Amino acid sequence: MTATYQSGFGNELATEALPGALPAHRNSPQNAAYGLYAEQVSGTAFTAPRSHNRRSWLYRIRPAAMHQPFQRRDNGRIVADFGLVETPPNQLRWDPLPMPEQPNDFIDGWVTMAGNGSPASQSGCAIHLYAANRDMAGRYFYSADGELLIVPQEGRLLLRTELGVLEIAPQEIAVIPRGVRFQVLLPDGAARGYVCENFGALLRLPDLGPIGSNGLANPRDFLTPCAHYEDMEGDFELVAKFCGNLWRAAIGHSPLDVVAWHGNYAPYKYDLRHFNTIGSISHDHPDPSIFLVLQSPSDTPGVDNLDFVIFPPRWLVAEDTFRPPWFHRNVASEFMGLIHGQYDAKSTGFRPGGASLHNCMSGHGPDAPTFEKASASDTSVPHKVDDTMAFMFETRHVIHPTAQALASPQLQPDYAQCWMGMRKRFDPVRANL
Ligand SMILES: O=C(O)Cc1cc(O)ccc1O
Ligand SMILES: [Fe+2]
Repeated sequence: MTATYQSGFGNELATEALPGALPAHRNSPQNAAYGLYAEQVSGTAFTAPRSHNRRSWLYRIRPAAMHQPFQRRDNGRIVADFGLVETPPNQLRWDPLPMPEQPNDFIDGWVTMAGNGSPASQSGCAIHLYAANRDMAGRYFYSADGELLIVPQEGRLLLRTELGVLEIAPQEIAVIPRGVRFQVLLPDGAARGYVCENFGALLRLPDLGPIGSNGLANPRDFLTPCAHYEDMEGDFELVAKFCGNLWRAAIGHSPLDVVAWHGNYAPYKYDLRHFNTIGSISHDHPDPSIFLVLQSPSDTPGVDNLDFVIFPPRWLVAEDTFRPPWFHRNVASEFMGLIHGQYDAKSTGFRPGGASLHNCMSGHGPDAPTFEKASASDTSVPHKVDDTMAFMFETRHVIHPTAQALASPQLQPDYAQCWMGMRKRFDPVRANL
């Protein structure tokens, strides 16, 4: 199955898998073409400002309402409530999740690591890891709780959604809107990565301010699938994540039966390697907001519910500058992951597929060897940070690790020791100017 795409971010798109399936100049004709059902799915309030208003019209074989009642099923390792255990101010780091020993599909494979807020408050996010080794078979899923920002670290994902098919590989991301039903196949047999479930305002491209009209993630590099449908009957299962819990319903057909759609509420993918990285060409390491890919704004201007930030390959040229990330404490909280290579603030221990958490005001920064190296390096010559891709989910709210994340065998007990070897450099008689 080859995925075909249309480009642009948040565009009004129109796509049909059969000619004439989209009604012209109207949304709900008395009878839609080919005997299809017309159905609207809205992702923002009806009265949201036009610039932020998101909805799509779907023309489908059967309406989304057509399934048996939902019944509760176990949540596996998905956690709904955050802050049930005390949140330590410690710097935390985890090794990668091992691949499952039992057959696990994409949904079985979620492990909630941390989060804040709730779907009910329409604010906050849940951060899950996934490790899967089996296709979702006869099973479809959606989250009513938030849009899903999927960040693969190992193995491709074939995301078969109501609105079309997306394929993503490590160093690409996808966003599946709240409510959109999908199924995940694993072309490489196994897959591992990160999912951030955003309970707040939909992710959008940030304003660019003085950067100008181009830069960072450019809109045309975002890809949304063309319509693709399957007309299939059988004993299938629809799994919903609703108010933090998993529910299952029997469904007698594939819900991936949308023959045509138009609108601006749709899944999309983005290749992080297309990011136009901007940095200092004089002195000083900039704030990481310069690496912002997508943001979920809150009601307070400039204070985001969720930022998705990446640390891609880049040239470091700043002179007389400590070039790696500096030591810092932030009001925002930071959950980081590593997709590929090595992160420039950590010499060891932060592994691809691993994760770290630095909460509000917890001190962190380069580890001791990185500090020593960067303090002695020749900054009159450029240096390329290459072959790397780290990212950060940064939020205004404290990120509460779940009980299972704190008890996880992957938690590194000695992480904070990476700063304990910092030697005392202070010498009151040598200014070193
Ligand atoms: O490594 C981190 O902690 C992320 C980070 C990177 C950076 O360049 C500046 C600040 C920051 O929080
Ligand atoms: Fe940080």
